[in-house]
Amino acid sequence: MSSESKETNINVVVRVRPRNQKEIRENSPIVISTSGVKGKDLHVKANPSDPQSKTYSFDKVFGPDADQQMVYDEVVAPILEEVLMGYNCTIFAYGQTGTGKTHTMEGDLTSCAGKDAGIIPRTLYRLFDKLEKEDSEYSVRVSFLEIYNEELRDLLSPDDPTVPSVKLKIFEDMNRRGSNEVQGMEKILVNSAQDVITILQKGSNKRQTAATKMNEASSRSHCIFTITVHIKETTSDGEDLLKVGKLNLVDLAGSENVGRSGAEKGRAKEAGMINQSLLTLGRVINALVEKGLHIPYRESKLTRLLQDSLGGKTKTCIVAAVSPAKCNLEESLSTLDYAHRAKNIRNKPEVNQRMTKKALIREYETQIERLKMDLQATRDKNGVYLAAEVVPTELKIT
Ligand SMILES: Nc1ncnc2c1ncn2[C@@H]1O[C@H](COP(=O)(O)OP(=O)(O)OP(=O)(O)O)[C@@H](O)[C@H]1O
Repeated sequence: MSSESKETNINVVVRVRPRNQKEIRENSPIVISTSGVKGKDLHVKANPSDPQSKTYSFDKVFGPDADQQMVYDEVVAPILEEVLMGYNCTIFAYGQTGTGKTHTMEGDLTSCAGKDAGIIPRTLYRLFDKLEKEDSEYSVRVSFLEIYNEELRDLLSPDDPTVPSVKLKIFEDMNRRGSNEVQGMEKILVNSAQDVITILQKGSNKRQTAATKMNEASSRSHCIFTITVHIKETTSDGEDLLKVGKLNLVDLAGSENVGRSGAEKGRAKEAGMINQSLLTLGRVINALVEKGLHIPYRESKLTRLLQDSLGGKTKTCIVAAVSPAKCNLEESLSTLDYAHRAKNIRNKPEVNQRMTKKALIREYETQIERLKMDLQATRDKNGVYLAAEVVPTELKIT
């Protein structure tokens, strides 16, 4: 049962944060202003004294006084409704380091709806609230993935050194052409928003710890938090069907590593830290906007994983974060240009086909087969590994 699919432009919103302490201390003047707390226009001046300003228009623009609740209500609440109708949706946070991507996506993770709670905790809170009010069976699964140096890392995998770590691989989702999945990644079944918050905090700490160990800022990695919802529906002839909706919340690496031309620049280049995923994301956006014949999705992990969000069947929104201060003007202009170009990408959102229970079981069986093959491969590589509880007593060495 596939709904009509209509082409729509992807949604692009901009959030301007307040000046931070450093910018205030350095007396860096405000050169980016908005028309009120929320609007559609953003005004940029090269110098605060200039009588002329350049105006950029977006689907929505939030000024420094916009709070987390407003961003959620205006941007995310309608997207959550789409997820519950059975769409796949993606929200990207894009921008220079320190402009508020993580603040917008995660914010304060200690409570679901506190003043500083960001998109992820608020979405979970609202999601469970809605599901509990609906009188239908449902399940919610979450995954949390990091891409660093083109390596995938599962931020929710158990930290048990006795369990061999599974190499994550990307494979094509057989149920949805042009959509890719990660093999071997934890998809944790969760029962409440608080459940997820606890899991998220662990994942977020894992990211921090690794970043400190490697002496790298988390600003060089991309994080994808995915919520998958299954809701049971019963047709008039009594058949049970499952409606599936998915929401990807993506906190991208700091955009300062890649220049307006899409080339690697500055520190990143000197350190040989090619952020392949960020570079490719820019190229994919350019190719889509220019309606190129070849879209280079396969050239990075990020674009492979989110292929369907860029020119595909997913509903996509980009939140571009910028600083209002003159000292960051060059980077802010680069972000605004990027976001402006991305406005021209057209997706063809399509509701996921309802699944019969039989089809879901078949999918799980395929997954089990794949996992068995993985386990076999690990055994072949590392020697025979048997968990204590499956070793028959007569084989136990005493
Ligand atoms: N709209 C805002 N209002 C108040 N404080 C903000 C806002 N946006 C960001 N901040 C604060 O600015 C600081 C930097 O923000 P944040 O860590 O979210 O940046 P980032 O873009 O994720 O950076 P990175 O790329 O390094 O991860 C944080 O202390 C955050 O709380």
